[in-house]
Amino acid sequence: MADPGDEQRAALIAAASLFPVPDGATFSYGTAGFRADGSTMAPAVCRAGIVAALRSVKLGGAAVGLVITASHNPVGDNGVKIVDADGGMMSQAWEPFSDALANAPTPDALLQLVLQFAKDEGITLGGGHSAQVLLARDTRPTGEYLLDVATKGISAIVGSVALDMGILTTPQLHWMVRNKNKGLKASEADYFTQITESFRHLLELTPDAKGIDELNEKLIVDGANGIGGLKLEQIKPNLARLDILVRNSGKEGEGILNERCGADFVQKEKVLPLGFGPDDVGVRCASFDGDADRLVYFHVTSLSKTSVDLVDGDKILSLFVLFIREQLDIINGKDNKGLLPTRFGVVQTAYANGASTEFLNNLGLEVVFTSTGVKYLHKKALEYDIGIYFEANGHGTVLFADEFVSRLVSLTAKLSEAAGSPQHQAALRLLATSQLINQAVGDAISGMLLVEAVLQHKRWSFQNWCDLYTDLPSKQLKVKVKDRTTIVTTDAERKVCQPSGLQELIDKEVVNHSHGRCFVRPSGTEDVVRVYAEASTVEAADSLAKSVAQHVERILGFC
Ligand SMILES: CC(=O)N[C@H]1[C@@H](OP(=O)(O)O)O[C@H](CO)[C@@H](O)[C@@H]1O
Ligand SMILES: [Mg+2]
Repeated sequence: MADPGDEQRAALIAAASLFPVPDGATFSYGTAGFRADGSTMAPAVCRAGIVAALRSVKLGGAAVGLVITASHNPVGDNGVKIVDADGGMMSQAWEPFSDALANAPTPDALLQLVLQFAKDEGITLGGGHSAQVLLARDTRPTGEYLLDVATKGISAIVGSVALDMGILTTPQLHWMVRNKNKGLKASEADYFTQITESFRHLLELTPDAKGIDELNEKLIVDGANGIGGLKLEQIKPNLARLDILVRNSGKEGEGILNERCGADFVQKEKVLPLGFGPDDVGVRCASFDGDADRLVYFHVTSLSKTSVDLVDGDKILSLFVLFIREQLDIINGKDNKGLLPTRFGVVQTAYANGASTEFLNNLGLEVVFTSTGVKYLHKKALEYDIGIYFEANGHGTVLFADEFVSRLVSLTAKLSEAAGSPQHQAALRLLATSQLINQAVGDAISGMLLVEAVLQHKRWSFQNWCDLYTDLPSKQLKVKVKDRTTIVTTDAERKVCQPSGLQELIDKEVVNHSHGRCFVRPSGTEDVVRVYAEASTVEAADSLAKSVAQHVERILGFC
């Protein structure tokens, strides 16, 4: 192997020595990077910095991102995630190496791993290359320290440059990396300009721009006491026809990050976040998670003090599907044979409520399923001209293929001869949508603006949206077992293949429940097995989940 030189060897040994891996620690680059208690994260973060820099070298010096966040997890946790040069999640092919590096027991073991990997991947080390890593963090107290640790990891690859982009939402960093590598404007100000301008443009294209009543303009946003609320406060003055009030805004003293608030809490518990109450009955409310890559909507119901009418990722997806389909139908006619034939794909996971999948199927759309985790959904959605994906928890986006956008731009130019025609307007709406919705990853702020634009376009109340279909009652449970990895799944995680016999037990429980559906899988972010059950009543969903959880406990060993 080409010798990387003494300076490179020494730099790797020095970085690894600064943050030794404690005995017995096992980091795993799960569904969303490495996550753990923030105070224990330094070794994994430093090593993720090394991986990010190596990735940039491998990609010929293209910008790669590294974000310090633990999303919706408690404030004491933290995590690290690498953003690939296209703005998406790091290539899965690099995950085994990332795991091995994070767990390398000694500085020398780490050095050997890097040298071997560089050789296998054809990466030339030693400084004769360029590498750049854009860094960001959320508002967690351990963030600043861990960002510094990541910088040390990056610097351990000689010749690499670390650029601190500041405190950002996760999707902002993904957007910046993507734009930078495409040679587009990539600053935070550019991000804000793009989303506020395209939102304004979409509103101008609503069929009847007049007469939106006050209630429709009013929106209360639960910022999870994280970064999303702070950023939203910044752009609020530039958002026409929306009267936004941010609660749990992330401002000093308002509350604790993700504690009894935020999209994960609202979606899983189906109760009001802190700071919301009976005075909000009838007002449209939205909730972000701690790093603002998830979005759900809700209504405070008048019947109970705490429960909510929830609009989750599935219903956000359904709203976007209706809007995009409407524009495509205007341009192409129902047979999709018109001016812009379009392959439109919808991607969900097993957690999507069965009622949403049925709704989409009834629209004549084919729904494709992938494993849990944005990296899988995103990859699938990229296969279409317009690919839309959402996790039920509110993470998702709409992807427009570059080649499709080029066709759309040409068509729009052609149609401008008949400016104002329904087809021209529909093409402009699609173009503005592709500008508004984040093309790199799910983004609560831009997703929320698209929801707001579509509701205004359709002149829909929250209730109209809610009534698209009725969610089947569902229940999620977590089971702590000795070793969750003994569960192996197939068919986009909807069936268990190991341990043998477990799937048969699940099947037996399912047939005993009307509209029953149930699956189990090991979590990629927590040391638990997740059980999901759906049935025609709340009681049946609860009982199905409970029975299956008991089987899991018995077979895998409760701990
Ligand atoms: C049921 C559920 O909500 N799972 C979440 C959760 O993954 P698990 O692998 O289930 O722990 O965190 C992921 C990262 O945020 C997210 O992509 C996923 O949807
Ligand atoms: Mg998140």
